[in-house]
Amino acid sequence: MSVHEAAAAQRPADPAVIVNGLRRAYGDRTVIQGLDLRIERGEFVALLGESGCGKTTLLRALAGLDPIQGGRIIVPKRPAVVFQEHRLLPWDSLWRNVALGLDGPDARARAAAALAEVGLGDRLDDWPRNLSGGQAQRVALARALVQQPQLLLLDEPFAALDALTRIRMHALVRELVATHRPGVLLVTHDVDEAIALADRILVMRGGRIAFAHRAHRDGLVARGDLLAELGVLAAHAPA
Ligand SMILES: Nc1ncnc2c1ncn2[C@@H]1O[C@H](COP(=O)(O)OP(=O)(O)OP(=O)(O)O)[C@@H](O)[C@H]1O
Repeated sequence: MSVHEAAAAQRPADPAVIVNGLRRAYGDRTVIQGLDLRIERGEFVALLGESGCGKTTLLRALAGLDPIQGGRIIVPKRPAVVFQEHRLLPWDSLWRNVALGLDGPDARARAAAALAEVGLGDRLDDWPRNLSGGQAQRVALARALVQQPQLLLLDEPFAALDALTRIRMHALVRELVATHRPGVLLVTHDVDEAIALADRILVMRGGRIAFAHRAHRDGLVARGDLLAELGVLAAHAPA
């Protein structure tokens, strides 16, 4: 048993999501078939796979945004989602965007605390149009975390950001996840992002999870395995 497996075995079971035998089809075209997945609270899972393999389809099903055609998805609480585009409402101030869906007299205070956590505590009454791409994604993260989700779904939230901003966002997300301890599923095309952030990296193929890798912090072994698994190494190998 590896060190990682031993740690996993000792961890009390506290699932953020359990998926059994999931099937998702668009009309007669089946995209996900017989998919099983379990993510614990506090666990950061990245999902890779070639374009069109069904990553976003899976994420949307987990979020409850789309119907499923078979199997079960068990979530203790409604998941929160951050998409590639921030999806802020342009006519609402930043705190109102974050407080969307919160009830009660403390909604502004809770939104303010969430914005402070992402480094925008001084911008409560500002507007989405005044934000950079990275700042807008920070607000989107605050809006997700203010719901205190047990499962946080991230659909390529950093893909449109420049490299430096992306690295800063990685650090922020790692910190937020360590504090709030939701289970996280990050859909990404970026192998290095997956290695930098995830405890466990999954590769999706043929409508299910084809390969799971527990991340090593040294990165090198995981990177080679992952690239081979994604077919990139074979494609680039000399003839
Ligand atoms: N609303 C839809 N109606 C019909 N087919 C769809 C719909 N959404 C996605 N698909 C199809 O389902 C398959 C999986 O799409 P999905 O967007 O989940 O892939 P992905 O792995 O997230 O791709 P990418 O990495 O390019 O974002 C694709 O073949 C796509 O064409």
